[in-house]
Formats: sequence, C-alpha cells, structure tokens
Amino acid sequence: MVNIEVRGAYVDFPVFDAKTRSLKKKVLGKVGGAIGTSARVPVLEALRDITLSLTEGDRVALVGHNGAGKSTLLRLLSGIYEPTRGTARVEGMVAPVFDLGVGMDPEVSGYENILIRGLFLGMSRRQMQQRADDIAEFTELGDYLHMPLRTYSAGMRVRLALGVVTTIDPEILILDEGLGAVDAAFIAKARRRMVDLVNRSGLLMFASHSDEVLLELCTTAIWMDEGRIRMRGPVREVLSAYKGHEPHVLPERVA
Ligand SMILES: Nc1ncnc2c1ncn2[C@@H]1O[C@H](COP(=O)(O)OP(=O)(O)OP(=O)(O)O)[C@@H](O)[C@H]1O
Repeated sequence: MVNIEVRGAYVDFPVFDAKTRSLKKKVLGKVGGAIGTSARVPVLEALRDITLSLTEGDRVALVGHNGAGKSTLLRLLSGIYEPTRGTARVEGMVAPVFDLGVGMDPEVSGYENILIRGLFLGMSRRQMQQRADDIAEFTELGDYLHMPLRTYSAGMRVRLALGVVTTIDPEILILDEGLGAVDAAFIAKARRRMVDLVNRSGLLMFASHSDEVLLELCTTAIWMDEGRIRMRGPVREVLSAYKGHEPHVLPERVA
C-alpha cells in the first residue's frame, strides 16, 4: 500500500554563519523562503504548515518560484529531512531521483554504475543484471560502457543515468528536474520510457519548470510559494494560475 500523510509540517534550517545584521531588513524579492530573524540564529523557513494526503495513482506536479520549497518538500517525503514540527508519514518504498548523477562512481565502468545506481534506487542486484542489456542498448554508449565514468561527457552521463532510472519499478517516484545536458533527440527517445516509468509507479511527485513535461506526466499540481501550499488542483488550472496565462505546450504535444 502506497500512502503519504503530512500534517502541519514545518522544515526550518538554522543558519549559524549568516551576517545577521544585514538580514534585519525584510527581503522583498519573489525568490526564496521566509527568513525568520527573531531568534538569535536566523532561520530559513523552507516549509511552513504543509498538510497533504496522497495515495496510489496520484501523479502530482510541483511548481513554484526558485526557493519556494519544492526540493525541500520532496526531500521531506523521501525521508531525507525530518519535519521540525508536525508529522510526515510515508508508506511505500521511495525512489528519489534528485540529481541524475547521485550514486554514480566516476572510477568504475558504466556497467558497474548501472548496478550501483539501481541498488541505490531500491532494485536488487539480480533485477539490475537482467536489465543491463536493455539499458545498454537504450543509452547507445556501446564500448564506452566498459570505460570509467570519469571519461564520459556530461550528456553521456545523463544518458546512462536516465537509462537506469527509467528501468526501475518504483512504489513512490520522486523526481526533481535535472535532465539538462542531453540533446533533444535523446530526450524524445527517453520520453516514451519516462511515460512508461510513471505509469508503473504507484505514486509520482515531480518538481519541474517545464509545463509540457508536467502536463504529459501529471494529473494534479501543487503550487508552492514561500514554503506554503498556495494552490492545489488539476494540473492545467494550477499552471495557469501560477504563470498568469495558459501553459505553453508545443502544438504536436496537445492531446
Ligand atoms: N540546506 C539548506 N540550508 C539552508 N537553507 C536551505 C537549505 N535548503 C534549502 N534552503 C532554503 O529553503 C528554501 C526552499 O528551498 P528549495 O530548494 O526547497 O526551493 P525550490 O522550490 O526547490 O527552488 P528551485 O526551483 O530553485 O530548485 C530556500 O529559501 C532555500 O534558501
């Protein structure tokens, strides 16, 4: 059973080496969470009073300005952060994909990294051995897979990481955008695998700045603003409210 229950959760980051005096002025920009200065040590209030209930089949987009709290919320749901106050209860095995390169070792080969990365995402050694050929074919890396990862370009690393990530069977899939370095043709090729991955995940939560990807993969959305949930609803409605206009979608992507 896959289930997420968050009740009145806060996540604060005390900042011990901040220049406190210059923080006394209220920050007026749109970017970033609230900075509390009443205590002796300034506290970054990354999440404030989050209440959320998600279950099997939910496909949730997470949007908001830089620093709004999206990554912090994903880390809370992945068990990386504990709430400072409130509760966060997660039932189900979480596959967190924050940085495609995390869990990769530059000194070992592409093949060995396929195994390591798969184990990191909750798969067994045997499952990864069975899937290695499929991943190898998808990445088109050929003999490079026998070379140490440090010899790969940025785009080649992303190909390898995407190959592994799109082969797993996650109960709860937590995606934080980071597909930057690959070329457009490869993204198009990965799209089908991403859609299949999402379809076989029990629950998806995806933070991204791409309307197109979110509209394709998600059904509902949460708009984060200064650490709070500002709006929750159907993905198209939330994107329109957040952007102030209809979401941008390339004509051929419109269903
Ligand atoms: N480890 C940390 N220590 C101190 N402050 C942090 C830390 N991580 C995040 N913050 C602060 O928490 C707030 C929320 O950050 P978070 O990374 O969750 O935002 P985001 O919505 O994911 O932004 P982006 O779209 O830029 O990735 C920001 O104000 C940020 O400065």
